[in-house]
Amino acid sequence: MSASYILAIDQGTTSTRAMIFDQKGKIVEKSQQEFQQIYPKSGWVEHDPADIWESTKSVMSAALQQSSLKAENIAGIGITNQRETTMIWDRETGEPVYNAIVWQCRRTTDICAELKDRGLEDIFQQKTGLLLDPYFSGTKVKWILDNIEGVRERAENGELVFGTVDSWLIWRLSGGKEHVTDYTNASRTLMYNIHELEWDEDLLEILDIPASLLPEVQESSSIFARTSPQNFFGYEKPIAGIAGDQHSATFAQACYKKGMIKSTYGTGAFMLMNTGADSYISENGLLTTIGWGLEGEINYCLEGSIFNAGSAVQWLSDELELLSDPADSEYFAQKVDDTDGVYIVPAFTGLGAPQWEPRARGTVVGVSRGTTRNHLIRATLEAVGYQSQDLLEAMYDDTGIECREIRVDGGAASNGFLLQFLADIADTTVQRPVNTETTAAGAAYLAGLAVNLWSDKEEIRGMRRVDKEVHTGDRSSPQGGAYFWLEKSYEIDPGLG
Ligand SMILES: Nc1ncnc2c1ncn2[C@@H]1O[C@H](COP(=O)(O)OP(=O)(O)O)[C@@H](O)[C@H]1O
Ligand SMILES: O=P(O)(O)OC[C@H](O)CO
Repeated sequence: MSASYILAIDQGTTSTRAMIFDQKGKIVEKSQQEFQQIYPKSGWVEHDPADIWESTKSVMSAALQQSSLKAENIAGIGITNQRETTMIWDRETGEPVYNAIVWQCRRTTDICAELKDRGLEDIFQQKTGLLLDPYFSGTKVKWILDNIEGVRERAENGELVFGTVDSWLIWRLSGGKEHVTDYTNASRTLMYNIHELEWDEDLLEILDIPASLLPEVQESSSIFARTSPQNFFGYEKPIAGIAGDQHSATFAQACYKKGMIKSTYGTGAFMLMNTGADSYISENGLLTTIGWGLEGEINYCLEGSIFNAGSAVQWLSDELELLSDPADSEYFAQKVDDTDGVYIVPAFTGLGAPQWEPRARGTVVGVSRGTTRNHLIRATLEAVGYQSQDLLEAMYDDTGIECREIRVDGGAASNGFLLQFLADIADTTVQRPVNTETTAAGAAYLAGLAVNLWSDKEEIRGMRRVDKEVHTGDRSSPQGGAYFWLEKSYEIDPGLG
């Protein structure tokens, strides 16, 4: 068997996955492992960098073992990752100086407020396309330098390096040889000038971050490193595709033309519109980000980031115990004709786009004596739709481009009610692909292009298959035999234990 497969690593917020893609773009094997979430204080979120690396090794090994393939059959490796999550480690030993500070972590709210009070948001937005929110890496790096003993001194001596999760994994896979990232991940750090394509000295000075910490930045589809044989089953294989998870999904959804939109509904929801060579600076709370860098060209996107989407359905199930499985929300939401005036804003960890209010918290309004579980479930799903509609309106206002179609993916995109509600309020077509593992697919495609497994974007576009298309005004009907048993199980077990 020749080396004609791509191994994609999808290092997400709650789990790490490895998938092996064949030359037709089909997933032939996958493995997934969850890892520990660390919440040291209210609003703080961390990961152990060792967990990130160990879970990556374990899923790579499991995926290869379960398939009939060996590492020698792998033509290239693609990595896609939770973005913004920040790590600093020793350049020689690889020892992290602190846990990874996760994108959701709100600990730098005061640093951001202080920078805003000094009138600095505009310069950050103009240069990086981002806003002063704890979400992004820059203030997290500053926090580590300012708060962990001895770290600033070591950083100034050039002993330490900073990286997002992709850099950490490349560093580990290459046996500590390469300290590198790609345009998409760099564009989420608050330190990278997305127009000049370089780390920005003015911003580094404002944040008081030494430039020696920063990785080299490359095109998303290019050879970043070779694996060291000790860390990749005895082989030196090219790590050839890197992109942040939302950028990767946009690439896999073949949103290659200006105006095309994809929206991923997982824990949060992330909507990206391709804006081609134009880097619109939003007046409506959207982010400007690099979609990918390919063949010498930069493709920009406008992004709306919603911090809580599928997690709100998870909340109904885990905390309120109104559902035993988030998937059942589709059925119960349709048992009522509307929410009877109930609205939910699931701002559990503040609000992202377009409001950017880190101190906001969730609300439920309009509850009456007649409000039932079904109204609350429906209002939660509708909230995801309303948040998406806010982003579409902001995108229209910034670009003048009307949305004709939204390409959706992510766990909650399997919810037919949600897709129909979105199609109705946004007055647009909603399309879901057969392969909803779009984040991993994007990284696989970027790597495959770099090692000449595929020739160009046209070939990638041809591999995408549509599973479901929903139009404004369509009516899905979930009632039927299959749902009788669902209803019964909730009657028998109202405690949903
Ligand atoms: N059928 C469904 N309806 C609504 N929400 C769902 C459904 N299936 C999964 N979810 C939600 O989607 C999220 C999981 O999706 P996933 O794409 O795996 O997320 P992530 O990659 O962010 O961990 C969970 O928050 C879950 O509540
Ligand atoms: O790991 P996910 O799928 O929750 O995605 C996280 C995003 O990249 C955060 O910006």
